[in-house]
Amino acid sequence: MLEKKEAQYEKVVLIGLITREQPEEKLEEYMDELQFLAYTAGAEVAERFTQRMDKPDSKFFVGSGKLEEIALYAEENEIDTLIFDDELTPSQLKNIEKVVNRKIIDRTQLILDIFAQRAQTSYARTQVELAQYQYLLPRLTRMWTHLERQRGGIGMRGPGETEIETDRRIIRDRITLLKDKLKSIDKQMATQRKNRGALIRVALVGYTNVGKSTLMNVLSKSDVFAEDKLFATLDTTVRKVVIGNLPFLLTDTVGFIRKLPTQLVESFKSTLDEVREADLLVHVVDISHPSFEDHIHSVNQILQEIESNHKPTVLVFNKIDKYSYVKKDEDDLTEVKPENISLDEWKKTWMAKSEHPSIFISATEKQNMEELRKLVYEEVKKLHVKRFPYNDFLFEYFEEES
Ligand SMILES: Nc1nc2c(ncn2[C@@H]2O[C@H](COP(=O)(O)OP(=O)(O)OP(=O)(O)O)[C@@H](O)[C@H]2O)c(=O)[nH]1
Ligand SMILES: [Mg+2]
Repeated sequence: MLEKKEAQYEKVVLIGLITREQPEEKLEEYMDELQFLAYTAGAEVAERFTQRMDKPDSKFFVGSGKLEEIALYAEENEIDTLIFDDELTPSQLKNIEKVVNRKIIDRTQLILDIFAQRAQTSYARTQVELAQYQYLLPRLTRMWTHLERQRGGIGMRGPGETEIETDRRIIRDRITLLKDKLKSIDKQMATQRKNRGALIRVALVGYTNVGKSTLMNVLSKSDVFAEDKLFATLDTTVRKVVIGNLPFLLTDTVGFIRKLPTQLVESFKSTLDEVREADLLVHVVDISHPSFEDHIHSVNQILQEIESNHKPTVLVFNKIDKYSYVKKDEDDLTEVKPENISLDEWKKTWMAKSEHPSIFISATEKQNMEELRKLVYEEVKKLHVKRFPYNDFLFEYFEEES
């Protein structure tokens, strides 16, 4: 399942729906993100197709006329793959495949595929493989009932069906095996975490591609893989960092994303354990992204899912160097967009409305890094004092040379 893709780019089209819950601007954003995901996976997007509908068509996801249009386009432009923005049901998948003779994938599969390409350690590979099989299993099952229905009651123990049944058994066995393997690695990792001793643990969390690894590198002066693609980091990296005279552990974690496949949340449990067991969260935000507030919301939602939303947190607004402010004319009465708000205004609003201390920085341009160090130092110190009340630590802050 974990085949690496060749460097050659696949030609793809993206397909999404404008619905009541997903108005046009929202879809635009999702499609931008889907395009970035596709690019990360090694695809080139030739065209986007969107359609306004009350809800996804149960048979084809889009209307049958739209699908014909897409099929024709795919034919004429030698498109390899159709990528749907939402998860397709097994029967939609089957029906679409009958009309369009192309590879059909959905957002979940795309994310799983990127994870598969990026997984480095046997741990990450095991997690991804498990998630992939879990995604596949119900699809095989439905295909099986579908065949069963098609053949009718009598004489239905045909070879095709037995094959699928065997496949299902093999996949189930494989899932059990992978789960066992993960359990034993989880145990090992829990022991490792315990052996790290009593140091305060700080975890970098945030939406994908916001600059967590870059910040990790700057703070720990180490060399963690950072790249302008999604999910550059799959394995957690832990470094011991000393600010002033105060040592603590800093963890870089996998980035979060909207519509994160549930299979992945489950199988990345241990990666997320790092977050769950952290004493302090450094929530990194890419302020140059137009939907950064949505990103904050999605991250908070996932934090809530793993019961980590009440931890002490520092909000770090990164990439201020890239932030572009578009001043509106005074007589311009159109709706205010995020880009019409100046950085200073953002600072004021976020510092006033957030329950957490927040700071605005640029990790690549090293702007405000000293303030960030101080802020993290103060927060770690608070936790340290709580944990070691009798420790006569010399809490003098020493400016670091950089
Ligand atoms: N302009 C600008 N770019 C930045 C800054 N910080 C990080 N980047 C860039 O943003 C991209 C993503 O950075 P990463 O550090 O890989 O982001 P990440 O949050 O670790 O991403 P994932 O591991 O994929 O979740 C890279 O191209 C970085 O060079 C910044 O302060 N300003
Ligand atoms: Mg990273």
